Amino acid sequence: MQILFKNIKELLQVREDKIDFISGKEMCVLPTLKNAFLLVKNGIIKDFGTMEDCPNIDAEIVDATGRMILPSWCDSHTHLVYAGNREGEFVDRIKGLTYNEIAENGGGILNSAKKLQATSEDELYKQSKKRLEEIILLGTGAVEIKSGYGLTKESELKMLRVIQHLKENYPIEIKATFLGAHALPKEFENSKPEYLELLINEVLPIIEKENLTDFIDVFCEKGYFSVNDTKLILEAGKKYGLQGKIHVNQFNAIGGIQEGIKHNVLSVDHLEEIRDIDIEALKNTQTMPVALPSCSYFLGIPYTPARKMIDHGLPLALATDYNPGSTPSGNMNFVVATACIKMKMTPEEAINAATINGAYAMNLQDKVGSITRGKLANLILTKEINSYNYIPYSFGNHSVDKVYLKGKEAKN
Ligand SMILES: N=CN[C@@H](CCC(=O)O)C(=O)O
Ligand SMILES: [Zn+2]
Repeated sequence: MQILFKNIKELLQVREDKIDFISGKEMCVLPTLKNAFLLVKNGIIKDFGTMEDCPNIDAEIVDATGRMILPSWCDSHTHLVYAGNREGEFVDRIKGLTYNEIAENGGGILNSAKKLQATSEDELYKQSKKRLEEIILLGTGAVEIKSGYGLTKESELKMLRVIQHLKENYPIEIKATFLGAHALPKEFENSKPEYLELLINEVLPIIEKENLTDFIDVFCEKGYFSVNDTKLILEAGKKYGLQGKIHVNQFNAIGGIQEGIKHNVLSVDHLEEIRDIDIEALKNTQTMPVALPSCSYFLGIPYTPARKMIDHGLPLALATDYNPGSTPSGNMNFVVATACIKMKMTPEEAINAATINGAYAMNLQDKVGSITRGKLANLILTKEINSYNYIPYSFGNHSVDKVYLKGKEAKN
């Protein structure tokens, strides 16, 4: 099965060679080809070039006149498997309570855990697949999904099995992350070590046996899990071959970044509160910093200082953080726009951060994130637009016309 996209106004994120990620000044370059063709065979990018070299072959033809093609978004941080919603807390925040005050009053992550524990695996799958289908149509072609609203052995495994079923049933690339250390359940209020033991000695062995997880995560934050707890979780993950991707520096900078780097974590995510020593620590590492601007938008907390980080030579990835508490949105188009508008990233930087660097933050850089021969044909075909700057410019809207996963058009 071959598809030939012809007359593409501009083909974005064209990389002849596979690369891992890009950093600093390199991020403001977005390689493109104008008036291009793109050939897809059996779901894989076979060839591309300018229209002068367009092959004359037997293939399904898509005329992309006036429109652009880019690799689909790579969303490396979500919690999109959850039960119910938390719009009540949303109203409480409007009336003046903070995210942390709500959590202290029994809301927050524990509220979502209560709902999820009372929801069957089938029902959880039904609620979650709707969100997955929604983000696919918004242009996401690779996504990471975390557990962390179960907080008991049974419910954490229930979440991970739901993620497993989504992986089996949808053509989008999915990576699963075990986030048992997301919040301390009430029953363990005075016995945190026992909860960590449960995660490490009882849940992790089953996860390994059933091959349910790709990464391990922990919410390293005051009132949640300390730097030392983070160390224990990352060490335990390593024993099971799981690399870390951690929540750090959302509300307080307590040294989680440095601990993560010691354990060679794949990504450090959030980073709304970041000190100069944290930026220094991230230099020349293989750890991807990940910003979640929709979370800052929704909670009214500071944005990750992307400009400063990139100007210091760091790489950066952008992701949604799709979850019921801090970010009830999985729209990567909004993330890219907000990164430009609020974090002063250029459109080139934001698109790089939401494609190739996002792919790296899921260890998927060999499969997605750029227009490269041999990668999956996970693509966004835009509406008619004048320039790619229009993609972040038209915030709150989106420029996605069609989405292709493994070369097949994704439909409602
Ligand atoms: N900060 C920790 N976890 C989620 C929010 C969890 C929730 O409020 O349900 C986040 O990444 O923002
Ligand atoms: Zn998160």
